Amino acid sequence: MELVLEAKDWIYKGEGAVNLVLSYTGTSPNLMGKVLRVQKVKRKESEYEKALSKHEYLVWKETGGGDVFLSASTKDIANHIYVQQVMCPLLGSQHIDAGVRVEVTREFLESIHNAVLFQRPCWRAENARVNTQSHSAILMSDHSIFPHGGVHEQQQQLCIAVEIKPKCGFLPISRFIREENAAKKRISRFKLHQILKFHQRKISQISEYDPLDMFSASKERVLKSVKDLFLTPQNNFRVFLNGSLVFGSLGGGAEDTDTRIAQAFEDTLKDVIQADEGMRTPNFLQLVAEAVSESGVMDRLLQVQKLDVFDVEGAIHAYYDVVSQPCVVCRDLGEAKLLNRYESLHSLRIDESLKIVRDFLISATAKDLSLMISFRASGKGNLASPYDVVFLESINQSFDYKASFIDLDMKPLERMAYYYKLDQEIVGCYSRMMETVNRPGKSSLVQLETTYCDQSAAIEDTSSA
Ligand SMILES: O=P(O)(O)O[C@@H]1[C@@H](OP(=O)(O)O)[C@H](OP(=O)(O)O)[C@H](O)[C@H](OP(=O)(O)O)[C@H]1OP(=O)(O)O
Ligand SMILES: Nc1ncnc2c1ncn2[C@@H]1O[C@H](COP(=O)(O)OP(=O)(O)OP(=O)(O)O)[C@@H](O)[C@H]1O
Ligand SMILES: [Zn+2]
Repeated sequence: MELVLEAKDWIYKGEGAVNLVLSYTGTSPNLMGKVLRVQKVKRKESEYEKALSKHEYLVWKETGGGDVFLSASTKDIANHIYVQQVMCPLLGSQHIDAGVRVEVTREFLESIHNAVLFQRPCWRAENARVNTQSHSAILMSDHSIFPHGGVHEQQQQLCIAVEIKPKCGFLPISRFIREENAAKKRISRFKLHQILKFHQRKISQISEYDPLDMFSASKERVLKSVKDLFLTPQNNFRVFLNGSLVFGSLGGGAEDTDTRIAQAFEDTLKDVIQADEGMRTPNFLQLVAEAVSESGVMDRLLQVQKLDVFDVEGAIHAYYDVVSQPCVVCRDLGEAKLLNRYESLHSLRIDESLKIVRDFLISATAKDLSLMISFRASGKGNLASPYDVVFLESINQSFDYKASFIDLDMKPLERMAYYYKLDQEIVGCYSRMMETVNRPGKSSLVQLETTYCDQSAAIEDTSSA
């Protein structure tokens, strides 16, 4: 069936670093309840990579059964195959809609580019624009509305959905992590990265959110993590009511939650959560935590993230062997005892190196994806519901819910070098900060490692050190 897409029917829904997402507002039954994910291109990139590189093909050809990537003439096609054949089996097809690739014209993309420009966060628009050279986009279910919730159904029944970008939920234990980087084994990557982002003024406050709580399987800690996300949503937490954003930021990082934002959200929940004023938000956050815990999705996601067994400090050596280049990391390390340690990686067979890199990249997808959970009030004792149900005892309300993963894109192989550099920058920033706070005369700040209190003073010190 040929789909004719008209730009006037699509409105801005959000965006990440590489894709811009639109929701459908027209009346075609085939498109209602769908979003369109169109690719962006970085303004600085002179040419857009059209197909998998020779080395990328080597990495992925062993996956998916048969040589499915051989037929992928473009990166879009390879990416779609990756979602279907690699990520779906790992994360569970019930939680993934890989969507369908639909053809788009240059005129359509140009109209979209112009129509949404002023709704996009400025920094996103400066970094990248809609890729008008692209020939296809992905049409998929809108996970911010309840499945099969057509316009009429939505009008009758409210749907509330959360989007959580949980990030990496485990501490690495790889023996390839150098001693001076041991903080990585004690503090989550998200927490460490917060310090660098704060130092670089990308965020105004360090979040209390810790993915280790979200992935902990302890109901109390999961609830704590959801509350922390609510207070500092950044680009990790959003809420949609009937598909429209009601909390968090469209397309980027949100400001910290102040009393005004919190009150507006409390008001928004009036028709969804049957609780007294002031108690709706706590009950809603409880609902989210219960669904996260009961669905088991985080556990499944964690297993995929844990495919990264070597950490980037190990995988980077396998990468240089895969791309047949001299290892830049070994060249720069210079110390004999370290070189011996990494020699074991450089002595692996090529299929073993390919597997290390492949697993690392799959894990990178799993560390960056988002989870959307949509809820609708379920009828009392509705045993026939095909959806999972969560019952909130405190307000005596039941909700059907559905959990879906979004943003399952393949990470480019050549990004491995950047991953290593960023990792060293993150842990380096933390180490410099700790040196500063542990310096004699700064003893009042020593507790910062565990509490992050007085963080701003300490980081200011680091930057001027
Ligand atoms: O490296 P990270 O952990 O900062 O993750 C990047 C994300 O940053 P953040 O979650 O804000 O820290 C980053 O998110 P933002 O652009 O900051 O919203 C992207 O998701 C990026 O992936 P890609 O360029 O879309 O393939 C992400 O890059 P990958 O590491 O997933 O390649
Ligand atoms: N299927 C969907 N249903 C509803 N909303 C969606 C869907 N897919 C994406 N979105 C919205 O669009 C936003 C951007 O989409 P997405 O995360 O796929 O972009 P990206 O550029 O790949 O992100 P990233 O920077 O994390 O790589 C999401 O944060 C979400 O709010
Ligand atoms: Zn090496």
